[in-house]
Amino acid sequence: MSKIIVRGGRKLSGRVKINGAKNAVLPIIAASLLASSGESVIQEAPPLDDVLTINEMLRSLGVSVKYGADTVRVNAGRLERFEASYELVRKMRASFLVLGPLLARLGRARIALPGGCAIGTRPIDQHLKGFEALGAEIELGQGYIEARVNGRLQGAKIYLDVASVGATQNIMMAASLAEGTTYIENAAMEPEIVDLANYMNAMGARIRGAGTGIIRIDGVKELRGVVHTVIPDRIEAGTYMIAAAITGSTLYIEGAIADHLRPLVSKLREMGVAVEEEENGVQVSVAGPLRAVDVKTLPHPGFPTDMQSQMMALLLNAEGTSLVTETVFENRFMHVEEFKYMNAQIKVEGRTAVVSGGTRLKGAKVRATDLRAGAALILAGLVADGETEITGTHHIDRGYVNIVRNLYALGADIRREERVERVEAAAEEAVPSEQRPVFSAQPTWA
Ligand SMILES: CC(=O)N[C@H]1[C@@H](OP(=O)(O)OP(=O)(O)OC[C@H]2O[C@@H](n3ccc(=O)[nH]c3=O)[C@H](O)[C@@H]2O)O[C@H](CO)[C@@H](O)[C@@H]1O
Ligand SMILES: C=C(OP(=O)(O)O)C(=O)O
Repeated sequence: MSKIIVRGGRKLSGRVKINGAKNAVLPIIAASLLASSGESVIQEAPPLDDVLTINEMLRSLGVSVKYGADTVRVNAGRLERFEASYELVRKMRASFLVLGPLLARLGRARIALPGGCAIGTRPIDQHLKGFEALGAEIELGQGYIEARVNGRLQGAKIYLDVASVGATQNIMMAASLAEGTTYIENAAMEPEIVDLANYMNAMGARIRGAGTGIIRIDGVKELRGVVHTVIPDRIEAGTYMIAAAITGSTLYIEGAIADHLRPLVSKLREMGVAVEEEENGVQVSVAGPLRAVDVKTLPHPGFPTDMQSQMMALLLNAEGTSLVTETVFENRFMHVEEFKYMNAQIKVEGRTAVVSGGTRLKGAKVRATDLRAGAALILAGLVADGETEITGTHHIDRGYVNIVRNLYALGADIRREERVERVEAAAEEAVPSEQRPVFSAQPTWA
């Protein structure tokens, strides 16, 4: 079984370079389906399992996708297939983001219903409401969603009941080739939405207001392939910022954009963590004891739900009691039970976790129940007494490139044990070996 093994107590030092953002690159690769001519070249596409999955999804639609050296090259000129299989949608919800582009390009899309996942039910009603407003007919049956339109989609005003990131992206992509103007009201405002809009505008789309609550999309007849560099991953950056804070170390997080990390930076400062913003990154250091703070997750620019579990790991090491309220996903406290195996004092009351800081964490056998929960357990392991063994590492591989190797290079006592099959899977993708995690029972670097 794959596992990550951490022994707590080491200080970290040095710098770590942040990869392109998972949550930006996935919609951007999906949007490359919109290009009826030219090659789309997407740079800073990190070698994550999710990137491999979306590439596979595009290939299954008959599109040419080449991937190597952090660059995805897509040629979607001959896109003909409109059906995406359950196998791929099941692996990753972001696969559902091909629906908008397929509908816009082919007037038809058939996609397996994305299943529920650990952090909540994650409905897709807002995506469907948007497609229907644009003139698509939607049919649900046998676990699939089929969307069709006769002729072109028609611009419309769409008010989202929740500021959904995925629905904003899916509707933006569908509307880019519609006839007329679309407004998305109560749109999500995450930096990844802005990156997608910048990419699509370079392709020839006419999108204004991305990053605000109202996005206007003037439909165009066609889009073409362009070169684009994906923004740095604010969640990966935030995770390493917390690695510095939790171990009381000084780390330079290269490529982190402080403006994308405002809520985290401000909470860290409230806790007594020094965050220096520099031109090409941030430096994080700690001078004294950490203070408890309350945190409530919200859509951007609120505190990101994708940082909630890592922040909870940090608050377990602060003096006093903190309240952590999760408002975005209804089931995103699965890490609490795992933290409890590590001697954490946490009580969940509805959507709020009451976190009592200051109790020493103890190493234990724990399980990553989702991607960020996995990252949070690694962080807790960095300061726990003794050894923490984390299974469920496939979740972590969805979103972190070389997290074990990076932390080891920064001074952590951490290693990974993994079965050999994954090496073969990685080799098939032709990702340069130095960009993949090292898989061996006895890592050469640890
Ligand atoms: C690949 C990607 O970018 N994933 C991110 C994206 O997920 P994702 O795009 O799936 O998240 P959404 O913003 O859509 O979800 C936010 C909330 O809206 C609800 N909802 C969503 C759609 C819908 O049609 N109806 C509905 O009720 C969801 O159940 C959830 O409670 O944004 C989340 C919120 O920042 C992040 O945690 C994920 O990391
Ligand atoms: C929840 C996450 O991703 P996804 O939407 O891909 O499940 C995440 O990145 O923390």
